Amino acid sequence: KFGNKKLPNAIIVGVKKGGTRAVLEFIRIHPDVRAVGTETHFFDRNHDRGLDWYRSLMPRTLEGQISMEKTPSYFVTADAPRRIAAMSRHTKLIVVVRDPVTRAISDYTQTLTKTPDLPSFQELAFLNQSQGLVDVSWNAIRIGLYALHLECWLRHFPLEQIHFVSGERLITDPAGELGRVQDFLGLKRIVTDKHFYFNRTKGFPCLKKPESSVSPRCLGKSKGRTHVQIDREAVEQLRDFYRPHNVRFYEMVGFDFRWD
Ligand SMILES: Nc1ncnc2c1ncn2[C@@H]1O[C@H](COP(=O)(O)OS(=O)(=O)O)[C@@H](OP(=O)(O)O)[C@H]1O
Repeated sequence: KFGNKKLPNAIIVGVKKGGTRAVLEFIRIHPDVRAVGTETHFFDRNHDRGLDWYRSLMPRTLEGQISMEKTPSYFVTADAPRRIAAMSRHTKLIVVVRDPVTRAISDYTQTLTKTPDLPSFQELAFLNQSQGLVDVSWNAIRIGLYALHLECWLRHFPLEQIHFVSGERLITDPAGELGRVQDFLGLKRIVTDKHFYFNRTKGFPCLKKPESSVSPRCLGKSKGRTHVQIDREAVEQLRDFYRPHNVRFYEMVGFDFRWD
């Protein structure tokens, strides 16, 4: 076999339901990128297994190729920033962010497919809905507090080493978002609009042809689910709840994601 296994140069660290699979599958068609297909969960659940175990999961790379993995739970794991910095403080980090309200509903919709007898979204999201009191301890809500989590990362990494992908623009303009990801990774812009087409049946952008045997044309059924309908009142209350957090996040990263 050609090439060596090396620790990742770049990691997609989050966020859950942000569009992390799409970014990994799209960037890995680049000839200078090799990626792990599965989520390794090394910096949260499997850290005890050690760096040699982690390295063994990596794809073989030739000189000049970068290796990547994605595990969306890292973004909300308190120990992950320190652990990744201890591996290499030069690791490039990618965070795919999405409107936290839509993200929470997407997250809940996914949990519901695994556990159908779940309380309603509103029961879980609010401690007291008439008072608009949100339960920040519920994971689907907590994950969307991006500014809070980013603070932990900024204690270990400079902002320039973290690239934020808009989960919304990833759907409306995948080539544009992938262009910026390639710039951030120091790669030639090889993945372009020529690689994508909008699949009307799927309702999402897909790859025109399988560039490699591992990449599907469209992402699987678990990507792009029909969301559970949540009443407008609850959605508005959650928008009000997240607004100040979102504004703080925009200020931290210097970009307005327009989740209003
Ligand atoms: N091209 C394309 N095809 C399909 N799906 C796309 C695409 N681009 C972004 N998305 C959005 O990705 C959402 C799933 O995000 P993740 O892959 O990060 O989910 S996970 O955390 O790994 O489970 C998924 O969320 P849901 O729509 O809620 O299912 C999609 O909206």
